Amino acid sequence: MTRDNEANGFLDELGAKVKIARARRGMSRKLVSEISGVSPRYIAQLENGKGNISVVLLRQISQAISVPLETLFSDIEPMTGEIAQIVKKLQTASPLEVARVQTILGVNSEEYDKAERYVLIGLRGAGKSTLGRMAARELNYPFVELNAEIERQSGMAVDEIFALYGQEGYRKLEKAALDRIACNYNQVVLAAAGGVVSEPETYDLLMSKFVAIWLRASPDEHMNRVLAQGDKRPMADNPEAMEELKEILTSREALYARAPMTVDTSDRSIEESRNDLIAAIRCNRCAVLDSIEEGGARVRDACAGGRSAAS
Ligand SMILES: Nc1ncnc2c1ncn2[C@@H]1O[C@H](COP(=O)(O)OP(=O)(O)O)[C@@H](O)[C@H]1O
Ligand SMILES: O=C(O)C1=C[C@@H](OP(=O)(O)O)[C@@H](O)[C@H](O)C1
Ligand SMILES: [Mg+2]
Repeated sequence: MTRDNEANGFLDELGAKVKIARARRGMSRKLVSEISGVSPRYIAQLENGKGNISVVLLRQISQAISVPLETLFSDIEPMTGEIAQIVKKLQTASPLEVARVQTILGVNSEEYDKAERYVLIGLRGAGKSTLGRMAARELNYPFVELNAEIERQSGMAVDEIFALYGQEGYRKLEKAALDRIACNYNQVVLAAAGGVVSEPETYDLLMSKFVAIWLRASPDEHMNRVLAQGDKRPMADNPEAMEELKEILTSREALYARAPMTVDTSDRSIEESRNDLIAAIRCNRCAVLDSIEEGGARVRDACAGGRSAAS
């Protein structure tokens, strides 16, 4: 095909798209001309593949017929008013709203797929292991400890992995373990390790395959809970331990805050936090799984005032 032929073919297609879109909107050339300020004669030329229209004039026409300019150049059918409006809305919709539309249209949705895979994140002593196990039992989901999975797969204890392969080696195994758990479980409550947020690729993977819940607590509570567990390491010969813990919490706060859900365990008993976590999971599950019906929105609204928050 020569360059001229190619150009003519392109103009023919462009003209046909404009013509179809205008017809679908039930607009005459005269009306489009009045709204766009482009003469009817020029619009006719364009529609017949004759006029090599300027970008600015084409934009005026696309606005007049409510068709996004870019769809006039793509292989997909030009979007008419209603579809264009829906697409525009979708571009600023929340993940839940997108999931709802995907469900209605029968398109696979990441949000829907992961609605029953929960991962608990937060600093040491947040309650990932304790509350995770309790919530999983109540919800009848399997409970998985990420570190246990890493140890099982590698045949080594976490301490050994750190000693032999360092932080980097551990992070690689951590990412692989996350991937495996996502593949193997449709339903799960997973307790991650505190530092899972530090490797961007791993954290992105976590976010895409699981619903993350940040278990929050104050620095004092983190420290006191870890000490109460009999772990003296944080304080051993280190008067700056508390300052360090605060620093880690501050530096990770923005990362943990990426989690779509938060359960604040500050000033709560274990029993209360357990119930908060279970309620948060139930709430999210209903909202996503019932997303086709209005029920999803109702459940979400009902949850909004609680101690746990889906942001
Ligand atoms: N409201 C609460 N929520 C969670 N854990 C609590 C709470 N209050 C006290 N704890 C205690 O804090 C500790 C949390 O430790 P753990 O579950 O091992 O945390 P992580 O796995 O996040 O490091 C447990 O010993 C638990 O009994
Ligand atoms: O991410 C990390 O670097 C680690 C955090 C700790 O997790 P917890 O927060 O569960 O104690 C522990 O598993 C291990 O030392 C590795
Ligand atoms: Mg733990």
